[in-house]
Amino acid sequence: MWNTPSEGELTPMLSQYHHFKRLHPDCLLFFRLGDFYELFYEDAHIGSKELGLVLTSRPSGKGKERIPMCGVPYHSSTNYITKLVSKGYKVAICEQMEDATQAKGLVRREVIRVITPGTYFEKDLSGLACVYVKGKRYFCAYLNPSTGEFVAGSFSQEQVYEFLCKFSPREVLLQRGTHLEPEKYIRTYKTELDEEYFSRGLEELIRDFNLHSYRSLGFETQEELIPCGCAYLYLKSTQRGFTPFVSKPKPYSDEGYVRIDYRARRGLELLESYEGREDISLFSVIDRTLTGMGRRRLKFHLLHPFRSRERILQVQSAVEELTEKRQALKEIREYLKDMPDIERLISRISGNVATPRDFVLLKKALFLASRLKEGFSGAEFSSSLLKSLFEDMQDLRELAQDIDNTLVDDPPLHVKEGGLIKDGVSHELDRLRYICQNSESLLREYEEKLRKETGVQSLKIGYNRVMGYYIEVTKPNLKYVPSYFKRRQTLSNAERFITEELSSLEEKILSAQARIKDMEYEIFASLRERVLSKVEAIARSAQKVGFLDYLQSLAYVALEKGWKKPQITDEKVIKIKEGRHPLIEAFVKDYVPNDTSIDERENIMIITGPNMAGKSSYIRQVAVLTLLAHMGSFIPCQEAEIGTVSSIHARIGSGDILALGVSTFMNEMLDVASILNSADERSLIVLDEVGRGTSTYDGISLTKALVEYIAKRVKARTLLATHYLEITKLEEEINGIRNYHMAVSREGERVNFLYRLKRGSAEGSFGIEVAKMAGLPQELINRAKEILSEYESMLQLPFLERVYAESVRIANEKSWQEFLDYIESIDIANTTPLQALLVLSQLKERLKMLKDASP
Ligand SMILES: Nc1ncnc2c1ncn2[C@@H]1O[C@H](COP(=O)(O)OP(=O)(O)OP(=O)(O)O)[C@@H](O)[C@H]1O
Repeated sequence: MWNTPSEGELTPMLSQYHHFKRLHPDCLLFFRLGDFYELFYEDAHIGSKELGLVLTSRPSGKGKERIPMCGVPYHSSTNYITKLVSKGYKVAICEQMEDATQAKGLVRREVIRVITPGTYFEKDLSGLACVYVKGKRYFCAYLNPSTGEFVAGSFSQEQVYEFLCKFSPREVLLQRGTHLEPEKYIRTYKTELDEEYFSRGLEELIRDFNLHSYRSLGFETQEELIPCGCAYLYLKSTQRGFTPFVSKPKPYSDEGYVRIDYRARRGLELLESYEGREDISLFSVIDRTLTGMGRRRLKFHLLHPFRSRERILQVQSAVEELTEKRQALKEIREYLKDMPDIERLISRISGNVATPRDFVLLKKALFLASRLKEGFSGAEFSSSLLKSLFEDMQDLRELAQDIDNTLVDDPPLHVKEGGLIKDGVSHELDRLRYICQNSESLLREYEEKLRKETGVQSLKIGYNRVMGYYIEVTKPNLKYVPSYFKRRQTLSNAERFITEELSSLEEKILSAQARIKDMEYEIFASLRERVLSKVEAIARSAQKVGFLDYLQSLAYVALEKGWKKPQITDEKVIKIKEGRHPLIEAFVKDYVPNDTSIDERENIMIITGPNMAGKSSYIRQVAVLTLLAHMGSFIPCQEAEIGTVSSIHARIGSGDILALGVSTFMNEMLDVASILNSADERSLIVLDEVGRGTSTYDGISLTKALVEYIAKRVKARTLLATHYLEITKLEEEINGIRNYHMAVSREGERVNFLYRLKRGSAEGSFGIEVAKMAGLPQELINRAKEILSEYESMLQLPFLERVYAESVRIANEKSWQEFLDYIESIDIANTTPLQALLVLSQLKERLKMLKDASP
């Protein structure tokens, strides 16, 4: 940290710098100096390191030390700011508030905006969330300033992580001291705020949105509004006056959606790969959207697939119809291809950062949307969803026409540059423009008049910024100059004059130019107001366009890849013929398709097989295809019947990478515990090699107990990939469990992977053979084989039998104890004869079950 030098020692400019830096200690202060934003002291070191800028220095005062500084040009500052903010820094923009040439003394400066990762709405970095903790409840809001989305709810700690992972905000606001670590799961930055900030936020939210009661917004408690207020105030105070468009906060509900737990999001690589690459993700494989709105919608439904069969079928039939009506699909794509991102434009316009070109883009978008509506409203769609989408699109042609009538087609980038308003919009503006355009001929006329009057043919009228307009006469002709010419400047071979007539002409021309700029700005501002008054209707249209883009993207990808429509049922089944994993298939030559058969009677698949045999690819495939089917999408298979699920949980090995600070095994157990707590009978669970983080026998015992627990208590559809062949014994012990393995063939010492799923358990794990294929030294491989055969003969089998016998004994003991407790709890005095008979028959039934289970 740098020390603040005493005021007296600093130059006035640096003392002004310190003033602003004190107000924004957690920000990098971009201090405007002429055409540059300069960074000083420690900020300069950070700027130089992060942006590769050259570090220089300047004196801090008379005879004082030099201080480090570096700068970025004002005109290209956006890229630098984006880079810093993406890395989690906050940037305060300290602007010059007056023209340096006009300023008396030190130029007046002000911080006009603070840009933070969550509030940088021009770049869609995914917005900000705020968590307010009270007791055991977590009240959490998410606000996206790029799109205006604003939702909130009340959660448990587990759910709050899920909420945060779903929205992936780039910044999370917390009460000071709150222990929450979303950065372990998503790329985000935390900002801690005082309690007082939260209460102030709530007041501002209630006032600005004119909220009468939290109930009117559909919330159940006032606390749910507290994080909304805080997020809103944070956005507002960083933007200094111009808050981007934010809709009223709505209660977050995942009621209509399948719950995708945050481990599944990572483990199934929905939005990015384990390594954080967005281009290797399920999203990248299925994304055929053409607009920003559609892209966001697709991401949303990857994390929020539809829950109810009716809704899935509604979406699916719209997708199917688009795959059948290829001409309509082609035309819709033509419209969408050129569609600007309406949601982003609205947010720029409300945030007052929109340029005139943004308005021209909005015009284009509104015209396109109304043509889309016009073109397809009457079309013969049988899908009710498609019909209603086109019907509900707003016709905002009038507003588009208004923009078209007002702004030129190719306006300048900045409002202040002028030249953005069309002729004919205002008489006064046209008149002033006429004066300006004719100024040249008025001046030439006057010049000609003076030449005639003086007889000096070389007399000319010129202009410079210091003097304005002047008359220049060469020295030999000075004798012809009339007395009313006023001398202003003497040059080596000529003199310059002005006249009253020239001054008044100048006044007219210059004031017309200034007035034109003012008037253009006024007209532009009033257009902005007219657009803002329609902002909600525009946002509604944007939503419909986004959803249409979502549907066409699913249809397009289905046609492109030859995917098939899955049958959707409410039975607890997942039956897939020749299913393929859409992401792995894109990277693997000759992907081998596999079948899946899960139903109420056989709901647990245990998949064994050597390393690299394709176990985890297979279980992920089943989860991904189930998820896609719930989005209303077609899926890569020959045919499929997918029974609706309530949630998808996936525990896939590499999920640990981000979760630092907790041991791999502990982390795995925490994940399993939370899956068991939140899954239900309608869930789909996929588990990859659980228990591998501890000793083999602990791992086997835990995995076995886990499968038993799922089979008896949770009853969810489950796929478990494991190396522990011992687990496969469960098939004989518990109903509903079926063993499968990924087949391999052996040629001498070599193992060939067939990637084919077969019934029954694998023959062995071939770990050593795989290690050999990976290039481990032969000597090491030979030694490993020796050790393995020692273990196999001496230890493993007897031990395993002991493990089983012990686990069965414990389970039996527990059941007998429960049985005895039950008998003891019978209150004979208060039991009617009829009840006694019932109790007796229950006792007999239990006794029979216990006997059957005993070894
Ligand atoms: N169905 C398939 N068709 C073709 N190649 C496949 C198939 N499934 C998997 N593979 C290939 O095999 C590789 C290993 O697959 P996967 O990671 O699923 O194996 P695994 O059995 O889970 O291995 P480990 O036990 O070591 O984790 C994949 O990266 C992919 O290249």
